[in-house]
Amino acid sequence: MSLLSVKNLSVTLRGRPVLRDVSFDVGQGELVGLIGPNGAGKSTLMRAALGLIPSQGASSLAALPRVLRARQAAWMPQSREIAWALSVEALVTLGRMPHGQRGTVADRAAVDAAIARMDLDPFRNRTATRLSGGEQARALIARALAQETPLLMADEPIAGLDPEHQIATLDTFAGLARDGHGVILSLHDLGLAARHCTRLILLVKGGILADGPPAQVLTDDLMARAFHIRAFHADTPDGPVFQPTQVIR
Ligand SMILES: Nc1ncnc2c1ncn2[C@@H]1O[C@H](COP(=O)(O)OP(=O)(O)OP(=O)(O)O)[C@@H](O)[C@H]1O
Repeated sequence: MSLLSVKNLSVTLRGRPVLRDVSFDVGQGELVGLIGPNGAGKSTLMRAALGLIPSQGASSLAALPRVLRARQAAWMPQSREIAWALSVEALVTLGRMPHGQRGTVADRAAVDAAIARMDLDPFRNRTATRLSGGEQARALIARALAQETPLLMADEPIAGLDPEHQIATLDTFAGLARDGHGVILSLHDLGLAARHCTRLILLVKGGILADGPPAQVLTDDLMARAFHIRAFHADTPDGPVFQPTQVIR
C-alpha cells in the first residue's frame, strides 16, 4: 500500500527552480534514504511533499486536511529548536496531539515506548531545553515516534548523534519499516545509508538521478556524478561497508 505518492512535484523559491518534476511512491516496509549534495533539494522535497511549502504537481499527503496529515505522517525538521522549557516527557507527549492528547492508556503507552526507544528514560523529567544537542535530537525523534503514524519523515535526524545513538536510531527506523511503517529520511552519511536503508533516492540539482536499492545507487559512476567522490565498498559478513575516500576533480 502506498503511504506517500508524489507526482511531478516542482518548487520555485524566489524565482529559482529548486525542485523539478520529482515523482516517487513510498510503501509500507520501506526505509528510504534521501541523499544528495548540499543544496540538492532534499529538505525542499520533504517540505513540499508534506504540504508545508507551495509547490506544483501533486502529493497525496499535501492533499489531506491538516489533522489527517498529522495522523498520516510525523515530521522531524532539520532545525532542532525546542522553544518551550518543557520536560522531555511533556515534549514527547506533544506527539500525541493529532490523536486528541487525552491522556489515554494508549497515549501513555506510546509516550513510554518512544522514550524507551530513544534511550531517554534517565532524561524523562529533565527540561528539554537544557539537554545537549544530541539529546534534544533524540527527544524530538521520540516526539515523532509517539505520533505513531504510518509514515515518518525526518530531515537529517541522526546529524549530531554519537555513533551508538546514530546506529540505534537507524535500527529503530528499520524496525518501524519491518513493522509495516514507511520511513523517509535525509542523511549525508552514505555508509550508514548503505547499511540501513532499503532504498535510496539520489537527488541532484532538484531532480532524481537514481532511485533503487543502495547497491544500485551507490555505484562508482553515480557517486562521481553526484558527489565528485570515489569510495571504497565491500560486502562483509556484517553487511555492506561503504566509505567515501577521495574527491575526484
Ligand atoms: N527560502 C528559500 N529561498 C530561496 N532559496 C532557498 C530557500 N530555501 C532553500 N533554498 C535553496 O534551495 C536549494 C535547495 O535547498 P534544500 O535546503 O532543499 O537543500 P538540501 O538538499 O536539503 O541541502 P543540505 O544537504 O545542505 O541540507 C538550495 O540551493 C537553497 O539555497
